[in-house]
Amino acid sequence: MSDTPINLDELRQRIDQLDSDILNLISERASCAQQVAHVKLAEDKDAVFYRPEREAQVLRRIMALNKGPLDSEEMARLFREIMSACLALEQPVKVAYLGPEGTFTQQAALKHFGKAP
Ligand SMILES: C=C(O[C@@H]1C=C(C(=O)O)C=C[C@H]1O)C(=O)O
Repeated sequence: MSDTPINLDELRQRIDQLDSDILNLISERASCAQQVAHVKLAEDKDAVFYRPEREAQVLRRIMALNKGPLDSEEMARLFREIMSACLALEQPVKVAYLGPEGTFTQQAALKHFGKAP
């Protein structure tokens, strides 16, 4: 145990401040992704927005940078959702899967592409 007394209110204030920072940073990242979409369209009117090799690179980097306490798989899962939401801003994504809802193929698709609409 640490010698410093833990003050619940102070910790929650710190969490609120961090949440505000995370919110602003995710919004800034999303704006960047929108700009990426404009650049892609300016370069090619049939631009491909979904770039799996780039997403894999982003996730590998995040996992390498991660120092915990969340493990790298968990951190990658969070970033996959952020990228999924950013990609959805560039262009709505349609993902097909086999079978009714709840199948392993649907779970695999959600794990790979994230849950953004
Ligand atoms: C932002 C881009 O577009 C998409 C979104 C990505 C992201 O949010 O990091 C990465 C690759 C693309 O699927 C990009 O190509 O860099």
